Amino acid sequence: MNSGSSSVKYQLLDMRDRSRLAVGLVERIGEETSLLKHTDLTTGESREWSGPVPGHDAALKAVAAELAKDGAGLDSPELAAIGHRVVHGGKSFTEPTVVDDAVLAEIERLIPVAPLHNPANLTGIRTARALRPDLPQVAVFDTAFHTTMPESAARYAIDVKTADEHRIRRYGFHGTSHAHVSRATARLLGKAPEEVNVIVLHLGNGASATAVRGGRCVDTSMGLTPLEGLVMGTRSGDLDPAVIFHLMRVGGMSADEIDTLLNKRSGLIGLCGDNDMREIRRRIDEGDEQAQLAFDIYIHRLKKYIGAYYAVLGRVDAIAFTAGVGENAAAVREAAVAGLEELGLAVDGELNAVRGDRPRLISPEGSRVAVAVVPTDEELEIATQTYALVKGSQNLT
Ligand SMILES: Nc1ncnc2c1ncn2[C@@H]1O[C@H](COP(=O)(O)OP(=O)(O)O)[C@@H](O)[C@H]1O
Ligand SMILES: CC(=O)OP(=O)(O)O
Ligand SMILES: [Mg+2]
Repeated sequence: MNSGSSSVKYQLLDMRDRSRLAVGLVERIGEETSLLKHTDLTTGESREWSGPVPGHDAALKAVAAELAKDGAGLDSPELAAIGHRVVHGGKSFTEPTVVDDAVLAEIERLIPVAPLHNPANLTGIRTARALRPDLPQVAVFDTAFHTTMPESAARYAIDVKTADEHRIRRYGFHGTSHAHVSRATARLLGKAPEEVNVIVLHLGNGASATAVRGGRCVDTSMGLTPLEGLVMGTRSGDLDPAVIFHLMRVGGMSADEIDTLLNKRSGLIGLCGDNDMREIRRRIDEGDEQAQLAFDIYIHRLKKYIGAYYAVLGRVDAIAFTAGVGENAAAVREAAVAGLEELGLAVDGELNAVRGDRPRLISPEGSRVAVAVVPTDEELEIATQTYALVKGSQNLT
């Protein structure tokens, strides 16, 4: 289960061969009309449904009902465990963890540093637990992959005592995706993860960049919360922290109002009124200047992080684009590396235009740095980590 701020993505997997039995998505949770898409991969049958899904509890129950129609409901005796994405694990969780009341309480304590995500993750776990109290529910944390960052990257340059007292540091997010994609990129190059340095650009609605050296994260763009770093669908990413004091003192805004402004009304939607890259590209094709400027700001920030992580890593073997924008928006990939030939970076127009759901290279043959499109699979990564944790206790093969 991958509960996002306004969506739930899910997969049912047979972990003996990691095959997918069912996949689906509930989108626009909490809006007037939500959309559910479910595919039973054993028969190829797909179903779509739209109507109100007021919260993540209702979403999870709708997912359970769809699975039941396939004869694979949550009551199935073959179900071994449910793995859940949890965005913020703070300092407490560095490994996948079987959920009990104390774990839930800790995830709840972390809500202030992941206000869009941890509440949804908690509701998902609680609902699944109520439906199947006998099953292990496993929390897999977005933050876990980033715990290998050195202190020089993880610490902010603020008073150490204050930082420690309030546990203020860079945690980083999208970790299951960065882990999956950095390994898949090494495989695409025919190398072991230990042998390669990769910059992973996870560009979805939320977006983050990671510098991965030999399979371990050494820096990432998101920080204490998923607000820092790249320009996102609705989040500002980096800005001068003094903007916040200015808006409080001069703009008369409250902390909560600024929180909402920066998390929900900034980024692409704040800049041009749209957060969907498809719509922004359509508007640019029609000559819309506001959409063009939003796109340019998005690309400028992305390029800065590519340069920064190039410097952090010293040697870069590959840059991997992933998630909704990274996997689909050829224009973003082309613009992000344009002009970086001196760094060994280039994109081949024809290869970049190819669509597909397999990892693929888009750099010209013989490039010093491979540029790749590597589809992410957070659900498979969550299932793999969940399976590794529970199989010993359940005598599974
Ligand atoms: N064909 C496409 N072309 C360009 N952008 C796309 C395309 N499909 C999806 N996207 C972008 O991907 C975003 C969703 O990415 P996704 O990784 O699913 O995000 P999240 O997990 O944060 O909801 C959309 O908001 C849209 O901007
Ligand atoms: C952590 C985060 O930003 O997640 P998402 O991209 O799903 O919003
Ligand atoms: Mg996502």
